[in-house]
Amino acid sequence: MATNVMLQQAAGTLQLLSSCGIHFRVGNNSVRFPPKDLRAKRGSNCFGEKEFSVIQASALFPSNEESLKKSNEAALILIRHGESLWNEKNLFTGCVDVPLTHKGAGEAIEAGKRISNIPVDVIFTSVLIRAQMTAMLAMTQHRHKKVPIFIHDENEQARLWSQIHSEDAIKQSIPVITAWKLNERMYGELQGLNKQETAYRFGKEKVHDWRRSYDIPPPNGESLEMCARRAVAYFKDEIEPQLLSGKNVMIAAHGNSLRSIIMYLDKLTTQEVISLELSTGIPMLYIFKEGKFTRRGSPIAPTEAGVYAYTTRLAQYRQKLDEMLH
Ligand SMILES: O=C(O)[C@@H](CO)OP(=O)(O)O
Repeated sequence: MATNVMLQQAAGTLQLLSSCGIHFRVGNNSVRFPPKDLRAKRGSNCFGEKEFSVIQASALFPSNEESLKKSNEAALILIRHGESLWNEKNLFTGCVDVPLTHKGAGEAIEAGKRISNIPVDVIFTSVLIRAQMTAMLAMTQHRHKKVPIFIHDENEQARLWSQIHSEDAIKQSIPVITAWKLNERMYGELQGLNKQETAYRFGKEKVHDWRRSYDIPPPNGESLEMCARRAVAYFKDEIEPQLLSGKNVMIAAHGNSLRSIIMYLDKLTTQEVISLELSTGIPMLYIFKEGKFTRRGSPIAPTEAGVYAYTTRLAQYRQKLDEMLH
């Protein structure tokens, strides 16, 4: 039966099936997008009222979790977004959705070059455009040329209308999952204020405490501790299971959500994390193996041989890319 006729006949049941995260058929093939391990769940966003969706990776948690923990290894890339227009103007940005500058776009492209031989199976970004631009610009440099595709599961129609009906196209794509929990810390009443002027107005020390203490929030905003609570919870619930199942992950996020995640990965104390500064647009590589994270620093260039010696899977991937492209 022709695929389109079959799909028309199936239209009545399609909505129900896809809402349950159940696959449907194209020709003789069974197709699902988002993939099984990336099903949606709902909640409320950081602004309180609007509904949002995050991806329930924990549905994937296999029963033989312990053995997977031992056998699987995966790469984890963290990238703070490139310079934004408000970084350039030295304004507190927080959850204000500001795009990259020309320089920031260049930083993202450079970051992409540095990781262009490292496998990426799933991308997580915040809901803010500067992180999303960074991830997408970086991926333009990836040698595999898979297509990053944003998952839209904010409602049933979005889910249905963004279905992909080709197994091949799905195979050649990388799901991009957006989550407000990866957003920059919410800077409250400082958002939009100039950092220098704020220091003059309220005193250098107070502003330093707002910016770099662990548990002192800026007026009506989030402390690093509050930001860490939601960012690390998201990492543990949604990202770690992906790594555990052997998926290579890229996270494009923000100074403070990434400092929070690094605090968790590197087991930093609250004292250590407050002095951690992340540059814009620099990719950082971790290897997840036997349930542990090992920081491998920032690859300097795609040709840096040492990077591919970290795990056999990385070396094999690199070799496969070379064979494929030569
Ligand atoms: O303004 C912000 O949102 C952040 C990051 O740019 O500033 P800070 O350096 O104080 O963490």
